[in-house]
Amino acid sequence: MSKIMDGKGIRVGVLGATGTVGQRFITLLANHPFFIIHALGASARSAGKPYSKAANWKQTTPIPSIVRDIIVHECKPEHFENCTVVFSGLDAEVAGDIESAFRAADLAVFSNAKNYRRDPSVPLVVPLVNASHLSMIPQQQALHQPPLKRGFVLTNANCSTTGLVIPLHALEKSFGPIESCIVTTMQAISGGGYPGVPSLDIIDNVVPYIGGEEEKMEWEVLKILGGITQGDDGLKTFDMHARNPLRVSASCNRVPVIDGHMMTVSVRFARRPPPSPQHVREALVAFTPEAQSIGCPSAPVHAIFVHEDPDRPQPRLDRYYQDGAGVSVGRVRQCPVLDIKFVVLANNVSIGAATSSIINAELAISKGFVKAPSVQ
Ligand SMILES: NC(=O)C1=CN([C@@H]2O[C@H](COP(=O)(O)OP(=O)(O)OC[C@H]3O[C@@H](n4cnc5c(N)ncnc54)[C@H](OP(=O)(O)O)[C@@H]3O)[C@@H](O)[C@H]2O)C=CC1
Ligand SMILES: N[C@@H](CC(=O)OP(=O)(O)O)C(=O)O
Repeated sequence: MSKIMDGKGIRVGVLGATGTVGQRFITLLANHPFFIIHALGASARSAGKPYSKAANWKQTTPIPSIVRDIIVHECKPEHFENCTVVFSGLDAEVAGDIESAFRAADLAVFSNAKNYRRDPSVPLVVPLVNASHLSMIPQQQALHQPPLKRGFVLTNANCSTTGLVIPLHALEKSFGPIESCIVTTMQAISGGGYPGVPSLDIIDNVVPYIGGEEEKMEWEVLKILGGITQGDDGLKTFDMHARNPLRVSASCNRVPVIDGHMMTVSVRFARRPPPSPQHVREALVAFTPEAQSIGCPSAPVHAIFVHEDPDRPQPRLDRYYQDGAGVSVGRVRQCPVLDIKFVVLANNVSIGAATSSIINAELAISKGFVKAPSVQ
């Protein structure tokens, strides 16, 4: 990483730069120690306009001066040819074809969209959990026709999945496999992008349905918490937690909160006897992800904060813990049906989206899958 800090930096593009996640990317990348924002992409509606005119800016900090006058392009690789990396906050309706075109143009694509999460050669990485899955990148590059030298797609997870798997992984590290998990979410409006759910549907209300969300959570957790196995033919596959079968049941609800997905979680461990609530608290506090120990600059200093007050975490008070990069847990207690239950809060736009992608790119640099111009 020191070579990057020696001055050259890595030129990056942002696809879907005008959207909710795209704006968070811009805010986080504007002062990043490795990355230099070089090109911005969005739809034909935005193309040709300076970023400050194309984006309906909704962040609490002003538009960074370095992007104000950048002309937004359509998301075609020829407009990004001097970039090494693109971060994608594209609408899933269009992300599939666009991200695959950028990969074919030999760019490293870090995506928030759901399109490639189930692809058997694409790592689905929550950077505080399964950084080891980046090892699938060379196989993805080799299987591509024609084989790629630098290009790949790496996705991060659904924002609710992300908040859930961080404490689940911390618990599995300390206490072995989790056998079953029941989770009920209270998801913020910003999860649906801008303008999102109409105000008349969400103010003074709770909507007990988010299309496709429960299936995504139940499936993504298995890929993320599973390992990678290598067959006799040398090919690697994601094992979907198959060695230690895990059942997940998710119920997803939209609530009138702007940012921050909260969820109540109950778990049963495979090993008996299960840990006590106090042991669980201690394991969550002590959890140190690889991204933190190897010094990824966007990784939270503390991944999980455990509240002792019985009425925390709360979205309004806790969603910016570690600038939105850490998660907050509270109300750790015995569950009379499973073993342990607790509450989690994760910032859906930060660790649930843009922050995860950026830490994933930092991990890819540290593992040699993305090279700075000075070492290419
Ligand atoms: N919001 C969240 O909390 C999370 C979102 N995600 C995922 O991240 C992605 C972005 O979400 P979000 O920012 O909320 O969505 P938004 O609707 O706010 O933004 C969508 C972006 O996609 C661009 N876009 C739309 N159509 C096209 C097109 N035809 N060609 C090129 N660009 C296009 C838009 O550009 P324009 O302004 O020109 O229309 C805009 O920049 C989605 O896939 C979403 O599922 C994942 C985790 C969390
Ligand atoms: N569906 C999530 C956000 C999202 O975009 O998820 P995904 O990237 O899995 O489609 C929410 O509404 O809160």
